[in-house]
Amino acid sequence: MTPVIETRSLTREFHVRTPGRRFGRTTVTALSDLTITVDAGEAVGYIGANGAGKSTTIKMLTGILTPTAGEVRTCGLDPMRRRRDLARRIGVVFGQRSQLWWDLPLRDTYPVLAAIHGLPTAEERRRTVELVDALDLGAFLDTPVRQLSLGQRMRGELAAALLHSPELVILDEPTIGLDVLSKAQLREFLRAERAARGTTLLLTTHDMSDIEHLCERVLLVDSGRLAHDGDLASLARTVGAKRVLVVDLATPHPRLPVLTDGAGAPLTVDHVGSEGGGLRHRFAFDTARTSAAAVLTAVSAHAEVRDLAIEEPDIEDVVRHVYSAGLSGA
Ligand SMILES: Nc1ncnc2c1ncn2[C@@H]1O[C@H](COP(=O)(O)OP(=O)(O)OP(=O)(O)O)[C@@H](O)[C@H]1O
Repeated sequence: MTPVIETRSLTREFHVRTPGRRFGRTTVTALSDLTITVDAGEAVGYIGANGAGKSTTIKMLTGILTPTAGEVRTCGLDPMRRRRDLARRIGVVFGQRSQLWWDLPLRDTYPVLAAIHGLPTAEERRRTVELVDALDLGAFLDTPVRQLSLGQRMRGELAAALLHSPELVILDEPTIGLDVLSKAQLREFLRAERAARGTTLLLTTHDMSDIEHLCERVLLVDSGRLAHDGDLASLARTVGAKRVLVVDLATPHPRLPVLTDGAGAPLTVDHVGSEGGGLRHRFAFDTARTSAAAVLTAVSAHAEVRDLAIEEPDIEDVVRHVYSAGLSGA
């Protein structure tokens, strides 16, 4: 089957004026050598720090921007040459930019969009009913878009982008600024849509819980380069995020000696703190180098352990780590 997204060595440079120099030009490489394949039905999170190259990628996938080098195919089409055909097969939602007509109510918006996409009237009506129901738009269908709350408008945007039942939906920060309930509604809708139609999703977001709820695969772009392609758990491993073993002791031990393995060699583990005068201790460790069992055995050699828990790396921390430190620690 043809992949829904396929890029090969995709690169985009911009030539910008050098600040303070009248004729100087600097080349900014927004995206460098991106080679990815996304198959039909996948839900992929595309993440990276501000300026990493996410929007540039989306613009090339949708035919808004020409690549400087490399190749891109979206739904099997060259996005620049077949932009119109492509528009019938993809839906794009920008959290920070509305695609709706400000003065029109949603009820009048959808027929216009359906006409642009060449949807037959019966199909437009059927799909509108389905989307109004799934996104709970009924109460504000007749309100001009400019009077809608952000959450209402985003639901309206989503319906607009999905009216023609696209096979690929690209969402650029779709939950930005939304309250918890609206976020949950949006995610639930996208999950149901995907389950019902096998829609492919490409999602950029700074909200890792969007990724946790919606995507099984994460692409991380760092300074224009692909730095990770895998699931969230392996992203944590890539950046060396640590698990934490929390142990509660039977009696307080304000100070514990250096933890060692059975042969007396120090374990690669960080004692990251204690509470309750030494009743509870936390140890961070890299699963690639130490196991929770080894840490527990080492602690038990010095004190009676009454209870324990393992804290998995928080994905927000993982990404913050990536963003603040780059991937030099990977
Ligand atoms: N039209 C342009 N002209 C010059 N430089 C640009 C242009 N568009 C993007 N860039 C530069 O390319 C790099 C990547 O930008 P891009 O907008 O793709 O990043 P992003 O990951 O989408 O960031 P954000 O999360 O802030 O939207 C940045 O250094 C940006 O300044």
